[in-house]
Amino acid sequence: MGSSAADEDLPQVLLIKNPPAFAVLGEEHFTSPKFRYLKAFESSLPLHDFLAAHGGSVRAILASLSVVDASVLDLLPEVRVIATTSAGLNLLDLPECRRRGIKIANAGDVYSTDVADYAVGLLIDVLRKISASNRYVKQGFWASKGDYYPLGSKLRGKRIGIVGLGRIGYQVAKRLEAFGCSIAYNSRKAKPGVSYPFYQTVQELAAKSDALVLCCGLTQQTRHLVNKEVLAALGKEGVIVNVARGGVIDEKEMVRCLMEGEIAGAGLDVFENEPEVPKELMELDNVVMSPHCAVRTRESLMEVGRLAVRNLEAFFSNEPLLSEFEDD
Ligand SMILES: O=CC(=O)O
Repeated sequence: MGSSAADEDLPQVLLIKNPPAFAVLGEEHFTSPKFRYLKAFESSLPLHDFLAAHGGSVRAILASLSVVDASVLDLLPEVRVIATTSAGLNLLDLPECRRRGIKIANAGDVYSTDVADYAVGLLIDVLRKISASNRYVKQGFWASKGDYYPLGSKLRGKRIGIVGLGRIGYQVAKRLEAFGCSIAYNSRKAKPGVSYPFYQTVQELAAKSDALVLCCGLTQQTRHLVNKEVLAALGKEGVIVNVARGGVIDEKEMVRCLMEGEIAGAGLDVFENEPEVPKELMELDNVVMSPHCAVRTRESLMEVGRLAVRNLEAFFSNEPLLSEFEDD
């Protein structure tokens, strides 16, 4: 698997998928003298068969949007750390990791500003119809049909409800404050030292918001948090932006609301069954979509890949992880 004889003694770090950072920027940026990679994705064997054959001495996983559950961990008895290049940890079975004493290091703060920029971009696009105008010009309609007539809606003065005021949510709030919006939020609990109004439920927040920006993790508690009642509370003029996980919204209900004009629009970077996207959304000019790429910039990929490597090096040197995820 591309390793020299001298490498053979190094501890093995499993790659289930090829991390985007490696695929885009080149694996050579992410090698280490302290460990070597075992690449499951290069094998033609199904993952579990591969792990049954090769997983016995693997000590760590470098995960990137891959499922790590009990059935995977059962085949990796020596694994004690997972360094993931994701901010969201919904694909890792956290209780199972805790039970087995497996530490987790995640992307920490690496993506926060990029995702926040992107969320603001989606919101402005939906409100001001940038993508729709772009299509209009590129399809040659300006000359044939005249000026683009549907009016957008002003960002300044909008009431923004942030769902999940963690690192990313906070960056979104700061940016939109600078645009002249007012901010309120819902989180598991009110954040000490934060002056934005806190709402106990997303439904109350939605009722007081012109746009909801979803920035929370996907957990059992947040699955379908944005449901029929929340969408009704957001109302006909309301906009949803989702840079969290598709499962945070009841997608079928959102599609119905968008088609029937029960909410005004949506900016969506994530979907419940991605890469599948509800086909009804393809036709809607008030919906802006992207393929789960809010986190990705050249810089963030480089930084997150290097962070994962440094976390693994810290682990193999018996030093504290740099971005250890503490499950509370
Ligand atoms: O959405 C991407 C991530 O969680 O890293």
